[in-house]
Amino acid sequence: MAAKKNTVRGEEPESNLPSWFNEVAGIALIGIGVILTLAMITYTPHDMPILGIGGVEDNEPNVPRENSIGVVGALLSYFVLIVFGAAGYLLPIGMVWLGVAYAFMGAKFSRRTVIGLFCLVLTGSCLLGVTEFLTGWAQRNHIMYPGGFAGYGIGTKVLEALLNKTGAIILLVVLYLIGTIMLTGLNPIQFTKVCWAKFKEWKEQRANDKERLAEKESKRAAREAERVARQTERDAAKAEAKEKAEAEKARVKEEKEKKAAKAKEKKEKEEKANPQVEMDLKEIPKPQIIDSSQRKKPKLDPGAKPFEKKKKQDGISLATDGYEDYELPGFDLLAYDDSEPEQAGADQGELLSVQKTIVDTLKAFGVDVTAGDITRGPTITRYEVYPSMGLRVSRITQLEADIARATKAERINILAPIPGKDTVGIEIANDDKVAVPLRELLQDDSFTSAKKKIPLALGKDVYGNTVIGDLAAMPHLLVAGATGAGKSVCINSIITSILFKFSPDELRFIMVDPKVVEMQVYSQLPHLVVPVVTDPNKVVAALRWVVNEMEKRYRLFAKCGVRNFDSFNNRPRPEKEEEPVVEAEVAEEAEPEEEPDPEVIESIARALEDGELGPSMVDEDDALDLEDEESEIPDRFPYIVVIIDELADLMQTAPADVEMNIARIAQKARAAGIHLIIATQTPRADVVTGIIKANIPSRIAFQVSSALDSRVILDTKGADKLVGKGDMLYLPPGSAKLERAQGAFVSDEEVEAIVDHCAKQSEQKFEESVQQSIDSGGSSEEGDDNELSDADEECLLKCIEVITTEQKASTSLLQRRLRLGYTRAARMMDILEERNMIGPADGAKPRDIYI
Ligand SMILES: Nc1ncnc2c1ncn2[C@@H]1O[C@H](COP(=O)(O)OP(=O)(O)OP(=O)(O)O)[C@@H](O)[C@H]1O
Repeated sequence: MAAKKNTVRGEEPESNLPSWFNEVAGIALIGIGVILTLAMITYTPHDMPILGIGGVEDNEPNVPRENSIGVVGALLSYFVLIVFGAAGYLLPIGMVWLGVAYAFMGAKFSRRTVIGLFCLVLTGSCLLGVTEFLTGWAQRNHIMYPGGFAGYGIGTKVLEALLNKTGAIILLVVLYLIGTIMLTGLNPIQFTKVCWAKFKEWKEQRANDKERLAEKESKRAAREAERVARQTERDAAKAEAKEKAEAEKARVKEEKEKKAAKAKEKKEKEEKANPQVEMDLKEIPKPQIIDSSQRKKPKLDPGAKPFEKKKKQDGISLATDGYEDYELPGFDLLAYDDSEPEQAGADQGELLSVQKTIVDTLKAFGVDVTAGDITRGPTITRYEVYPSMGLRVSRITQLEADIARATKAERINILAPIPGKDTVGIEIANDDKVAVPLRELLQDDSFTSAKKKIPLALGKDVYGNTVIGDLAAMPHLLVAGATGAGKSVCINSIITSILFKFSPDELRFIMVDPKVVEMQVYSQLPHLVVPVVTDPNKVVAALRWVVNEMEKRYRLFAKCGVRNFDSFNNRPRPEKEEEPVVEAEVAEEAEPEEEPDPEVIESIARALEDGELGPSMVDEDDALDLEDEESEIPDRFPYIVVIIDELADLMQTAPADVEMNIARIAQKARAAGIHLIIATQTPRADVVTGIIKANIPSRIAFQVSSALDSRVILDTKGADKLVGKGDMLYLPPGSAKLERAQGAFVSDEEVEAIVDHCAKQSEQKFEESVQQSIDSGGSSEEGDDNELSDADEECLLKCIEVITTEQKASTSLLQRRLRLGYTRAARMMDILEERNMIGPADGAKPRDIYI
C-alpha cells in the first residue's frame, strides 16, 4: 500500500535494491518488531538490572527473567523505554507495519518510511516529555522520564526552552503527523475526511438502522394492530353471526309460537263452529254399545191394518166398481208372535273383546286408532274406530285381510269413512243373525206415512232404522244378487208391502217369471193384469203392451189437460153422465188451482205430434181404434207395477226388444204411474246393460261373488262383501250413498196367506186385449204373415224405414241397425219379400227395392 501510495505521489522507489531485499527486509522487520513488541509488553523493572544497568533499588533481578524474550528482551525493552519513554512502543509497531508492507504488500524499502518511523517515535517521546503525560507509568516502570532521555533532552530542554510548552507541543504535533504520513503514506487530512465520512456514514447507518428498526417495529406494530383488528373483526363477525343465529332462532321460535297460536286459534274457532271437532282423540267419550238387532214389539189390536181402503171422498166413491168392499190385508196375516220372549241381548264383553282385537291389530301394523261405538245390527256388527290425526283411512282399508284374520271373521267390510261420519267402520257378520220380520217394518211410521206413495218395506239398517223405499219416487228398481242371497224374499216383501196398501183397482201387476216357480204363488192375485207371464217369447209382447198403455195414458193426460198420473187420478170428477171433456172444462172452471198448465198441454201435444210419446208410425186403422179407446176416459188409472224375475232369461231370448222396451218404459213411465222392478241373479254387463242401468237409478244388491258383479249392479264394489241371506246394499233414488241393511223377511206361508186374502175378495179380471196381444206376440214366431203381432208389425215398419233410407235391403243391415237377432231379421226380410216390397235374393247381388 505504501508503494502504491508512493507511485501515486510520483515518488521513485529505491530501484537499486533487488526485489528479494524488500521481502527479506520486510520479514526481518516483522520478526524484530514482534520480538521487540513481546519484550516491551512483558517488560518489568524487576527483570533489571542487567549488566548493572537499570533495576529497582536494592532489588535483585528476576531469575529467570519474566520478560518473554528473556534477558535480551528485558535489556532491549529497557533500553528503548529509557531512550524513548512510552513512545518507544511505537517503534516495534512501526517495524511490524513496515515489514508487512515490504513483505506482503509490494512496498519498496525507502528512506522516507524509515525517517518517518524515527520522526514518529522521536516526536512522540518529545510530546510525552513536554506534556509530562504518563509520568505515573514512568515511575512505576522505573523509567526516569515518560518521554525517555530523547523526550527530556530534545523536548523539554531544547524545544520547550525555545518555544515554551505550547509552541513546542504544536510543533511536535505537526512533526508527529508528518512522521505518521511519512511512515504510512496516508494523507491524514484525507484520512480524517474518510474517517469523518465513515463516521457520518456509520451514524447515518445507525440512524437508518434505528429508522428501519423503528419502521420494522412500526410495521410489526401495524401488522400486530392489523392482526388484532382482523381478530377483532373476526370476533365481531363471529359475535354478529352468533347474534344473527340467535336472532334467527328467536325469530323461528317466535314464528313457531305464532303458528301454534294461530293453529290453536283456528282449532278453537273450528271447534266453536263445528262441535264435532270438539271430539279430540283423547276426549273421545266412552264407546257406546248400541244393540239394534232387537225387535221392536209394539202390541197390535186384532185386525189392525197398516192401511185402510179409502172408500169415499167428498161423497164420491173412489173405488172402481166391484172393489167397493175390498178389504186390505191386516197384520194378522203375518206370522208374528207378540208374546215371543225378548231375545238375549248382545254379549257386550265379546263385542268389546272383538273391538280390542281390531284396535290392537291395527296398532301392531302402526295404525293408531281409538275405539269408537259398537253397533250391533240384525246381521252385522259395526265397530267404529277414530283414526289418529294425520292417518290416512286407506291404511285401515289396506289391512282388511289382517283384521279378518285377527277377528276370525269369514268376511269383513270396511267403510273408510262411514258416510257422513268421522269414523271408520269395520263390519263383521254376526254369528247369530236376527231376521227382520216384515211386520215390524209395516208397523213403522215411515211405511204408513202418506209421503210415500208406493211404500216398499225393504229392511232395517245396522242402527236399527227401517229402510222403506217409495217405488213412485224410485221410479224403477233393479234387484240383483247371487242365487240364494235373498232376492226372491226381497221381491216377496216388496209385493207384499204393495198388497198391504193397494187394492186391485188401485194397482195392477204384470209379473214376468221365466223361472216359472218363483211367482207361482201370485197366480191367484186379483191385481194381475194378465196371468204370470212365464214364456220368455211372450214377454216382449207384455212389455209392448205396457209401452202402449203408457202412451195411451199420456194421450189421455193430454186430452184431460193433466200433467201426470197423480193429477189425472186426483182431478175433479165430473158427474157420471156428463162428457169427460166437458167435465174437465167444468172442473177447470170450478177449481182454478187444478187448472192445467197450457204449456204442459202444448208440450204433451207437441210430443205426441213428434211421435215422442206414442208409436212413431201408427197406421190409420190403429189410430181409429185408439180414438175409440180414448173416447172412454177412465175414472182413474191404477198404478202398473211390472215385475220381471230373472232378466237374464229374457235377454237371452230377445235382447234388443227387451232392452228397447225396458228402456222406453223406464224413460217415460214414471208420470204414467207405471213402474218396473227387475230382478236378476246374473249381474253381467250383457244382462244388466248400460241402457237398462242408465234408466233404473235405484238398485238393491245382495251378495255377489265378485267385485266385478258388484260394479255391474252398483257401479262400485261392496256387494261382494255382503254375507248373504238378506244382507243387502240399497242405493236410494237421487243418492250416491249406499245403505247397508238386512232385508225384510216374509215367509212363503205369509205370502200365500196374503194372496189368499186378496184372491178371496175379488175375481181375477184379466185384460182380454192384453192377453190376446201377448198371446199373438207369443205365437207369431211360428204363424204366417197375417198373424203378425203388434211387435212384429212395428218392427216391420222400422225395417221399411231403414230400407228406404239406406236404399239397401239385407239381413245384416237390419241386424246391425235395429239390433235384431239373425232369425228375426231374416224373417222380416222374408215378410217384406212376400209383401213385394223387396226383390228376391240373387246370390251376392243386392236385392231390388220396390218401396
Ligand atoms: N231377509 C231375509 N232374512 C232372513 N233370511 C233370509 C232373508 N232373505 C233370504 N233369506 C234366506 O235365504 C234363503 C234364500 O233366499 P232367496 O230364495 O230369496 O234367495 P234367492 O236369491 O232368491 O235365490 P234364487 O235366485 O235361487 O231364488 C231363504 O230361504 C232364507 O232362508
